Amino acid sequence: MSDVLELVDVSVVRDGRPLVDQVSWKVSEGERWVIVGPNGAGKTTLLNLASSYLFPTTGTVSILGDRLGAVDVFELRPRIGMAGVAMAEKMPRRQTVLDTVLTAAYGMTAHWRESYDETDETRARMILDRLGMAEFADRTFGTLSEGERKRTLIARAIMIDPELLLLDEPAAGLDLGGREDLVRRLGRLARDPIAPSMIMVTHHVEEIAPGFTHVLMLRQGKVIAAGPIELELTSRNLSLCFGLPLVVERREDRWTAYGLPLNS
Ligand SMILES: Nc1ncnc2c1ncn2[C@@H]1O[C@H](COP(=O)(O)OP(=O)(O)OP(=O)(O)O)[C@@H](O)[C@H]1O
Repeated sequence: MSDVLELVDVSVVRDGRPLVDQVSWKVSEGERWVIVGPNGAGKTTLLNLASSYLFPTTGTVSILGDRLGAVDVFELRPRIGMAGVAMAEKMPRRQTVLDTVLTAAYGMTAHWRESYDETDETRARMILDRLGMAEFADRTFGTLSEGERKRTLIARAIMIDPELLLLDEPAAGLDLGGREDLVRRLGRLARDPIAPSMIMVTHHVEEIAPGFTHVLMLRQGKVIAAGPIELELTSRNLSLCFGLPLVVERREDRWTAYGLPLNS
Protein backbone atom coordinates (compact mmCIF):
# COMPACT_ATOMS: atom_id res chain seq x y z
CA MET A 1 0.00 0.00 0.00
CA SER A 2 1.46 3.38 -0.93
CA ASP A 3 1.45 6.41 1.32
CA VAL A 4 -1.06 9.14 0.66
CA LEU A 5 0.34 11.39 3.36
CA GLU A 6 3.47 11.24 5.45
CA LEU A 7 4.51 13.73 8.12
CA VAL A 8 7.92 13.28 9.72
CA ASP A 9 8.68 15.30 12.84
CA VAL A 10 6.52 18.18 11.67
CA SER A 11 6.12 21.38 13.67
CA VAL A 12 4.29 24.57 12.74
CA VAL A 13 5.46 27.47 14.89
CA ARG A 14 3.76 30.88 15.07
CA ASP A 15 4.84 33.67 17.43
CA GLY A 16 7.27 31.26 19.05
CA ARG A 17 4.47 28.78 19.87
CA PRO A 18 4.09 25.36 18.26
CA LEU A 19 0.57 24.92 16.83
CA VAL A 20 1.57 21.43 15.69
CA ASP A 21 4.39 19.94 17.69
CA GLN A 22 6.73 17.27 16.27
CA VAL A 23 4.01 15.24 14.62
CA SER A 24 4.87 12.07 12.72
CA TRP A 25 1.92 10.48 10.97
CA LYS A 26 1.35 8.21 7.99
CA VAL A 27 -1.86 7.73 6.00
CA SER A 28 -1.87 4.82 3.55
CA GLU A 29 -4.02 4.41 0.47
CA GLY A 30 -7.61 3.46 1.23
CA GLU A 31 -7.50 4.45 4.90
CA ARG A 32 -10.19 6.70 6.36
CA TRP A 33 -8.89 8.80 9.26
CA VAL A 34 -10.69 10.87 11.85
CA ILE A 35 -8.84 13.66 13.66
CA VAL A 36 -10.31 14.52 17.05
CA GLY A 37 -9.21 16.96 19.71
CA PRO A 38 -10.33 19.98 21.69
CA ASN A 39 -10.67 23.51 20.29
CA GLY A 40 -7.29 24.92 19.36
CA ALA A 41 -5.57 21.51 19.37
CA GLY A 42 -4.19 22.04 15.86
CA LYS A 43 -6.63 19.92 13.82
CA THR A 44 -7.24 22.47 11.09
CA THR A 45 -3.52 23.26 10.98
CA LEU A 46 -2.88 19.56 10.26
CA LEU A 47 -5.50 19.58 7.48
CA ASN A 48 -3.92 22.70 6.00
CA LEU A 49 -0.59 20.88 5.85
CA ALA A 50 -2.30 17.87 4.24
CA SER A 51 -3.89 20.10 1.60
CA SER A 52 -0.54 21.78 0.77
CA TYR A 53 -1.85 25.22 1.76
CA LEU A 54 0.54 25.38 4.72
CA PHE A 55 4.21 24.51 4.88
CA PRO A 56 5.82 23.15 8.05
CA THR A 57 8.29 25.24 10.04
CA THR A 58 10.39 22.11 10.60
CA GLY A 59 10.06 18.49 9.48
CA THR A 60 8.88 17.06 6.17
CA VAL A 61 5.43 16.61 4.63
CA SER A 62 4.88 14.29 1.67
CA ILE A 63 1.50 14.32 -0.08
CA LEU A 64 0.57 11.69 -2.67
CA GLY A 65 4.22 10.76 -2.94
CA ASP A 66 5.54 14.30 -3.44
CA ARG A 67 7.43 16.25 -0.84
CA LEU A 68 6.19 19.75 0.02
CA GLY A 69 8.87 22.19 -1.02
CA ALA A 70 10.03 19.95 -3.86
CA VAL A 71 6.78 19.81 -5.82
CA ASP A 72 4.68 22.35 -7.69
CA VAL A 73 1.66 22.71 -5.38
CA PHE A 74 -0.45 23.86 -8.31
CA GLU A 75 -0.06 20.38 -9.79
CA LEU A 76 -0.70 18.72 -6.46
CA ARG A 77 -3.82 20.63 -5.37
CA PRO A 78 -6.17 19.40 -8.12
CA ARG A 79 -5.57 15.87 -6.74
CA ILE A 80 -6.88 16.84 -3.29
CA GLY A 81 -10.56 17.44 -2.50
CA MET A 82 -11.34 19.71 0.43
CA ALA A 83 -14.66 20.59 2.05
CA GLY A 84 -14.90 22.85 5.06
CA VAL A 85 -15.95 26.19 6.44
CA ALA A 86 -13.14 28.04 4.65
CA MET A 87 -14.46 26.71 1.32
CA ALA A 88 -18.07 27.64 2.13
CA GLU A 89 -17.03 31.26 2.64
CA LYS A 90 -15.45 31.42 -0.81
CA MET A 91 -18.55 30.22 -2.66
CA PRO A 92 -20.62 32.86 -4.45
CA ARG A 93 -24.04 32.85 -2.80
CA ARG A 94 -25.90 33.54 -6.05
CA GLN A 95 -24.35 30.67 -7.95
CA THR A 96 -26.50 27.58 -8.46
CA VAL A 97 -25.75 24.34 -6.64
CA LEU A 98 -24.98 22.66 -9.97
CA ASP A 99 -22.44 25.35 -10.91
CA THR A 100 -20.94 25.27 -7.42
CA VAL A 101 -20.11 21.61 -8.04
CA LEU A 102 -19.23 22.01 -11.74
CA THR A 103 -16.73 24.84 -11.23
CA ALA A 104 -14.58 22.49 -9.12
CA ALA A 105 -13.75 20.54 -12.28
CA TYR A 106 -12.16 23.69 -13.66
CA GLY A 107 -10.36 24.72 -10.47
CA MET A 108 -12.57 27.75 -9.98
CA THR A 109 -15.07 28.89 -7.39
CA ALA A 110 -17.31 30.90 -9.70
CA HIS A 111 -19.07 30.21 -12.98
CA TRP A 112 -17.04 31.70 -15.78
CA ARG A 113 -18.26 30.44 -19.13
CA GLU A 114 -21.13 28.38 -20.43
CA SER A 115 -18.72 25.82 -21.83
CA TYR A 116 -18.91 22.93 -19.44
CA ASP A 117 -18.75 19.53 -20.96
CA GLU A 118 -21.95 17.51 -21.00
CA THR A 119 -20.13 14.65 -19.31
CA ASP A 120 -19.07 16.99 -16.50
CA GLU A 121 -22.65 18.05 -15.98
CA THR A 122 -23.83 14.44 -15.95
CA ARG A 123 -21.15 13.60 -13.40
CA ALA A 124 -22.01 16.63 -11.22
CA ARG A 125 -25.69 15.65 -11.22
CA MET A 126 -24.83 12.05 -10.35
CA ILE A 127 -22.68 13.14 -7.39
CA LEU A 128 -25.37 15.57 -6.19
CA ASP A 129 -27.85 12.72 -6.37
CA ARG A 130 -25.59 10.50 -4.24
CA LEU A 131 -25.56 13.22 -1.61
CA GLY A 132 -29.32 13.71 -1.74
CA MET A 133 -29.00 17.08 -3.46
CA ALA A 134 -30.39 16.30 -6.93
CA GLU A 135 -33.54 18.35 -6.44
CA PHE A 136 -31.50 21.37 -5.33
CA ALA A 137 -29.35 21.57 -8.49
CA ASP A 138 -30.93 24.82 -9.68
CA ARG A 139 -31.19 26.53 -6.29
CA THR A 140 -28.62 29.19 -5.40
CA PHE A 141 -25.98 28.29 -2.83
CA GLY A 142 -26.97 31.22 -0.59
CA THR A 143 -30.51 29.91 -0.13
CA LEU A 144 -29.43 26.50 1.18
CA SER A 145 -29.65 25.35 4.77
CA GLU A 146 -26.43 24.57 6.63
CA GLY A 147 -26.81 20.82 5.99
CA GLU A 148 -27.55 21.32 2.29
CA ARG A 149 -24.50 23.58 1.96
CA LYS A 150 -22.29 20.97 3.59
CA ARG A 151 -23.55 18.26 1.25
CA THR A 152 -23.02 20.55 -1.75
CA LEU A 153 -19.42 21.23 -0.73
CA ILE A 154 -18.72 17.53 -0.27
CA ALA A 155 -20.15 16.95 -3.77
CA ARG A 156 -17.85 19.71 -5.04
CA ALA A 157 -14.83 18.11 -3.36
CA ILE A 158 -15.67 14.71 -4.90
CA MET A 159 -16.28 16.23 -8.36
CA ILE A 160 -12.56 16.44 -9.13
CA ASP A 161 -12.18 12.71 -8.43
CA PRO A 162 -9.52 13.38 -5.80
CA GLU A 163 -6.97 10.89 -4.52
CA LEU A 164 -7.27 12.41 -1.06
CA LEU A 165 -10.46 13.84 0.42
CA LEU A 166 -10.23 16.24 3.37
CA LEU A 167 -13.34 17.06 5.37
CA ASP A 168 -13.16 19.78 8.02
CA GLU A 169 -16.01 19.35 10.52
CA PRO A 170 -18.60 18.30 7.94
CA ALA A 171 -21.34 17.84 10.57
CA ALA A 172 -20.73 21.04 12.56
CA GLY A 173 -23.89 23.07 13.03
CA LEU A 174 -26.25 20.33 11.86
CA ASP A 175 -29.29 19.25 13.85
CA LEU A 176 -29.71 15.61 14.87
CA GLY A 177 -31.51 14.62 11.67
CA GLY A 178 -29.04 16.47 9.48
CA ARG A 179 -26.10 14.91 11.28
CA GLU A 180 -27.48 11.41 10.97
CA ASP A 181 -28.27 11.92 7.30
CA LEU A 182 -24.71 13.11 6.67
CA VAL A 183 -23.17 10.30 8.74
CA ARG A 184 -25.09 7.75 6.65
CA ARG A 185 -23.89 9.31 3.42
CA LEU A 186 -20.30 9.59 4.64
CA GLY A 187 -20.53 5.97 5.78
CA ARG A 188 -21.52 4.92 2.28
CA LEU A 189 -18.60 6.90 0.86
CA ALA A 190 -16.13 5.57 3.46
CA ARG A 191 -17.08 1.96 2.66
CA ASP A 192 -16.87 2.45 -1.08
CA PRO A 193 -13.64 0.69 -2.10
CA ILE A 194 -13.07 3.06 -5.01
CA ALA A 195 -13.59 6.20 -2.90
CA PRO A 196 -10.44 8.22 -2.16
CA SER A 197 -8.45 8.08 1.05
CA MET A 198 -10.19 10.31 3.56
CA ILE A 199 -9.27 12.50 6.52
CA MET A 200 -12.09 14.07 8.54
CA VAL A 201 -11.78 16.53 11.40
CA THR A 202 -14.54 16.34 13.99
CA HIS A 203 -15.28 17.45 17.55
CA HIS A 204 -17.68 14.62 18.33
CA VAL A 205 -17.20 10.85 18.17
CA GLU A 206 -20.94 10.59 17.37
CA GLU A 207 -20.07 12.07 13.95
CA ILE A 208 -17.71 9.24 13.02
CA ALA A 209 -19.33 7.33 10.19
CA PRO A 210 -19.09 3.55 9.89
CA GLY A 211 -16.22 2.70 7.57
CA PHE A 212 -13.73 5.08 9.14
CA THR A 213 -10.69 2.98 9.97
CA HIS A 214 -8.22 5.11 11.92
CA VAL A 215 -8.15 7.89 14.50
CA LEU A 216 -5.59 10.54 15.39
CA MET A 217 -6.05 12.37 18.69
CA LEU A 218 -4.46 15.74 19.10
CA ARG A 219 -3.97 17.90 22.19
CA GLN A 220 -2.02 21.16 22.22
CA GLY A 221 -0.42 20.28 18.90
CA LYS A 222 0.82 16.88 20.06
CA VAL A 223 -0.38 13.45 19.05
CA ILE A 224 -1.97 11.66 22.02
CA ALA A 225 -2.84 8.51 20.03
CA ALA A 226 -2.90 7.43 16.39
CA GLY A 227 -3.86 4.13 14.82
CA PRO A 228 -6.74 1.75 14.09
CA ILE A 229 -9.95 3.18 15.51
CA GLU A 230 -10.94 0.03 17.41
CA LEU A 231 -7.60 0.06 19.25
CA GLU A 232 -7.08 3.76 19.86
CA LEU A 233 -10.55 5.23 20.39
CA THR A 234 -10.60 4.29 24.08
CA SER A 235 -11.91 6.05 27.19
CA ARG A 236 -8.34 6.45 28.42
CA ASN A 237 -7.07 8.10 25.23
CA LEU A 238 -10.14 10.32 24.84
CA SER A 239 -9.86 11.45 28.49
CA LEU A 240 -6.19 12.32 27.98
CA CYS A 241 -7.05 14.13 24.77
CA PHE A 242 -9.82 16.31 26.23
CA GLY A 243 -8.35 16.59 29.73
CA LEU A 244 -11.32 15.26 31.69
CA PRO A 245 -12.69 11.82 32.54
CA LEU A 246 -14.68 10.53 29.58
CA VAL A 247 -16.25 7.22 28.73
CA VAL A 248 -16.42 6.16 25.11
CA GLU A 249 -18.71 3.38 23.97
CA ARG A 250 -19.22 1.58 20.73
CA ARG A 251 -22.65 0.36 19.73
CA GLU A 252 -22.58 -1.70 16.56
CA ASP A 253 -20.69 0.55 14.16
CA ARG A 254 -21.22 3.91 15.91
CA TRP A 255 -19.48 5.69 18.77
CA THR A 256 -20.67 7.80 21.66
CA ALA A 257 -18.87 9.55 24.53
CA TYR A 258 -19.91 11.20 27.78
CA GLY A 259 -18.28 12.74 30.84
CA LEU A 260 -18.38 11.01 34.22
CA PRO A 261 -20.50 12.85 36.82
CA LEU A 262 -18.73 15.12 39.33
CA ASN A 263 -18.34 13.65 42.82
CA SER A 264 -20.71 15.55 45.13
N1 LIG B 1 -1.60 32.21 11.89
C1 LIG B 1 -1.63 31.94 13.18
N2 LIG B 1 -0.88 32.63 14.07
C2 LIG B 1 -0.92 32.35 15.39
N3 LIG B 1 -1.70 31.38 15.91
C3 LIG B 1 -2.47 30.67 15.09
C4 LIG B 1 -2.48 30.90 13.69
N4 LIG B 1 -3.35 30.02 13.12
C5 LIG B 1 -3.86 29.28 14.13
N5 LIG B 1 -3.35 29.66 15.31
C6 LIG B 1 -3.60 29.07 16.62
O1 LIG B 1 -3.20 27.72 16.54
C7 LIG B 1 -3.98 26.89 17.39
C8 LIG B 1 -4.49 25.71 16.60
O2 LIG B 1 -5.45 26.17 15.67
P1 LIG B 1 -6.33 25.17 14.78
O3 LIG B 1 -7.28 26.01 14.01
O4 LIG B 1 -5.43 24.28 14.02
O5 LIG B 1 -7.06 24.34 15.92
P2 LIG B 1 -8.30 23.37 15.80
O6 LIG B 1 -7.93 22.12 16.55
O7 LIG B 1 -8.71 23.19 14.39
O8 LIG B 1 -9.38 24.18 16.62
P3 LIG B 1 -10.99 24.26 16.53
O9 LIG B 1 -11.47 22.92 17.01
O10 LIG B 1 -11.35 25.34 17.50
O11 LIG B 1 -11.37 24.56 15.12
C9 LIG B 1 -5.06 27.79 17.97
O12 LIG B 1 -4.69 28.15 19.28
C10 LIG B 1 -5.06 29.01 17.04
O13 LIG B 1 -5.43 30.18 17.74
